[in-house]
Amino acid sequence: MTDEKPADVAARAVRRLTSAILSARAHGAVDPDLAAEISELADLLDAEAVDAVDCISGKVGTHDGALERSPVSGPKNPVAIPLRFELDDDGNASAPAEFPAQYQGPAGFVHGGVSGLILDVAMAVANSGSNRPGMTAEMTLRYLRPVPLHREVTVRGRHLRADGRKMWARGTIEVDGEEAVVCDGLFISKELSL
Ligand SMILES: CCCCCCCC(=O)SCCNC(=O)CCNC(=O)[C@H](O)C(C)(C)COP(=O)(O)OP(=O)(O)OC[C@H]1O[C@@H](n2cnc3c(N)ncnc32)[C@H](O)[C@@H]1OP(=O)(O)O
Repeated sequence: MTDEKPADVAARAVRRLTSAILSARAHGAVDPDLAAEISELADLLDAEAVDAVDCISGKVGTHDGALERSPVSGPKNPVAIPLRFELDDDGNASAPAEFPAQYQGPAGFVHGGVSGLILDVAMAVANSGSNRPGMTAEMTLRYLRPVPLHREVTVRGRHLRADGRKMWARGTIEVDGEEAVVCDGLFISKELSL
């Protein structure tokens, strides 16, 4: 018996399904009966869905619940890996990560845009851990080595400094202890409305 919510169990299953579809494609084809069953399940859930705008959780423009629903760290979000960030005493964020096939760019390696997404969140987590949440205004990415799929790597985020509403942070993805992707980010604190 687990305390996991049905929606979280479903999100985890959808992640596995995504990987399995890619794997089936790579090694032959998806069984037509299975494909029909998957479509029927999607129809069933879709029939229960509310308006997209009702899916927004938390106060619009704030960071309420951001980690839970994030496309990187959110257990509630089927497209998330999901990464589990830990914060050290200085507010630095880190998480082990192993990327499945759905994040592939060049064959066998993580897509560069995905690395950017991951590092945006790693830096945001570190900013929040330093009580300085903000919106991403600018990111500069340096790709030093490709990040392999299916292998454990380390994602880090570090809040560097703040000046008024501006915050600077750095995010890295490390492969075998060496920096593979380095991102410098500028964040601005601001509440927004739709
Ligand atoms: C915990 C998990 C959290 C998950 C969140 C992950 C992070 C995200 O995904 S955020 C989403 C992506 N980002 C966005 O959508 C942001 C869109 N942009 C905006 O909303 C606005 O442009 C925003 C908020 C960045 C700045 O707007 P605004 O408050 O009007 O800024 P403004 O008053 O003009 O400028 C403030 C200062 O920042 C500087 N600045 C603003 N934008 C930039 C920029 N892109 N680059 C460099 N400097 C900038 C200005 O020059 C100004 O500097 P100074 O005070 O020295 O003159």
